[in-house]
Formats: sequence, C-alpha cells, structure tokens
Amino acid sequence: MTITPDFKRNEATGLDLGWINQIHVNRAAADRRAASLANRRTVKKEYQAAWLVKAIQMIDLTTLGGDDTPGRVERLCMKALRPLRADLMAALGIGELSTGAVCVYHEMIAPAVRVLDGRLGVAAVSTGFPAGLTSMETKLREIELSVAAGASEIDIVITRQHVLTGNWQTLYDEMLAYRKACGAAHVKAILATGDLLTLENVAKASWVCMMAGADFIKTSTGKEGVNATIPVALTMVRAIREYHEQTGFMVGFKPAGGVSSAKSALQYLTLMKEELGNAWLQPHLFRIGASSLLTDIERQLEHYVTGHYSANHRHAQP
Ligand SMILES: O=C[C@H](O)COP(=O)(O)O
Repeated sequence: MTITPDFKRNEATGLDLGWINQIHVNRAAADRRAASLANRRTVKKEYQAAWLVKAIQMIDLTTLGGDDTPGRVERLCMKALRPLRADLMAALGIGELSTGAVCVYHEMIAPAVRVLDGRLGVAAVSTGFPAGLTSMETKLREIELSVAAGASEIDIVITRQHVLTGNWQTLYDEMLAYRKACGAAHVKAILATGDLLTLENVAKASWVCMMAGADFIKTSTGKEGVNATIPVALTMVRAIREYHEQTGFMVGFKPAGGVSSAKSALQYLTLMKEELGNAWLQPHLFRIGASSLLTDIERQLEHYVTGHYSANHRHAQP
C-alpha cells in the first residue's frame, strides 16, 4: 500500500484491561445515528461522481471463492489497475485510477503479484480464514508464507471465542503474534462482527486489536450471516477516533461483506468523513472490501456521464 511519508504505523500500546472493562455502547443511539445516515442524501448530486471515484480508490477488489482460478485473479487484477472504462475516464477528466488493492486467498497471491508487478498491493486473507479455527502454529506459518509469496497486506481473522468468553488477554496475545509475523506487511484484523453478538463486544475487540498493533480493523469476512452494517461501522470508527485521541496512532477501517451498491459506499464515506475527518479518506486508512461494488459504481458513473444506465453485463466483472 502507498503510505504517506509522515505516516506513523500503529504499534502495540499494551492491553489496558481497566479500559476494556468499562467500555459501554448505547445500542439505541448507534441505531439512531445509523438511521440518520441511511435516510438522508449523503452527498449532493454535483459531488457524487467525485465521491464515487474516491470510493473506487478505497476498494480492496476481492475474490474469495473456492472456485477461484489464476485466470479469474488475473482478470480481477487487470480490472483493479483499470477500474473504469477509458471513455468514462476521459469524460470524467481522470488521468490515472486504480483500486486500493486486490484481496485473495493465499494460493492466488502468485498470479496476482505477476499481473500487478508492484503497481498495486496484494492483500491475502489468512489465519484459517474465515473461521480462524486452525492451530496457532498453522496460522502463523500461513502469514509467513503469504508474506514470502508477495502479499503486502494480511487480513487475519480473530478467534471469536476469545471475545465471546471475554478472554481479552488471549485475544491480545494472538493479535500481537499476528502483527509480529506480518513484519513489514500491514495487518488488518477481521473481527467477524456478525459473530460477536453485541456492539459492546465489537467495541472491546476493536480496542484489544488496536492495542496489539493492528494497522486496520475490518468488520467481516463476507462469510458470516451478517456482514458490514452501519451501526457496527459506527462503533468501530468511534473506537478508532478515541484510540487516536489517546495514543496519536491512526488505525484504518475496512467495512467488508455485502457492500455492493454505490449508495452504501457513499454512506461509509460519509460516516468516515463525519466521524474521523478527511485525513481518513485515503487508501492507507480506509478500504472497502467488496467483490461486486465496482460494477455498480461504474454503472452510476456511466449514468452521470451519459444520462442513462447500461445493463450490468456491459461492465466487465472480474
Ligand atoms: O473482504 C471482502 C469480502 O469477502 C467481500 O464480500 P462481498 O463478496 O460480499 O463483497
């Protein structure tokens, strides 16, 4: 990932159990705030195209299927490098554009690295994704192998039982070990929030992962019953804001799973801007993990440029 020169990567700041134990989330207030975002026009029409182009730059263009092939991943990478058709780029006056990164399974790192050739980062899901229930030894080795294969970002999954049983020390130790195994590669901690039962657990897991050095906290694998939602995102970005106020470190946020419409992408952008400010509207601090979002954004931009919609099949799917 491209990092601004003065960007200081998050470091482990130590587990503060006193802080974790006093965390409380007002569910009703979070729901009200989420509804206010959903019910209003997020961006005025004239800025929408610019915001949609910005959203493209934040996408971790993802394929995580058991039927992935090198050919599909190569097409995905070509799309990540040229996410918009040339005529739309010209009409919008855009010179260069790419997504934030691509996101694949370990076995697909090599074809992705081959196509991207250093022009864009490869994120690999890891640590027994999506359930995270392989041995710790296996999980650490998986990270090392993915980094060696050329992944510059590692999306780990936390062990949900540590949250569900309130075992914060073990979650902290696990995250710390993952961060260490990643070395220079940046680590995104997938909380799998749909498995965590309460927003309080989401907030506590966010804090523990940040205290253990996570570069990003990410909502979901895309494989849980419930994936990214606005109340969960609000809870996580507020934890990021407070962590920044306390430590000075800027941790990134990645909603993932089920974010497939331009409208929902705009809601996440608005949430980031309003809760964290413009500094977070950059690919090194905000990503959207999505497999089909780009298709809808391209459709909306075509409508903006031409005044009409084309069928989905006209927009290349990776
Ligand atoms: O991390 C990314 C997700 O797995 C993508 O989920 P999606 O296929 O619902 O967009």
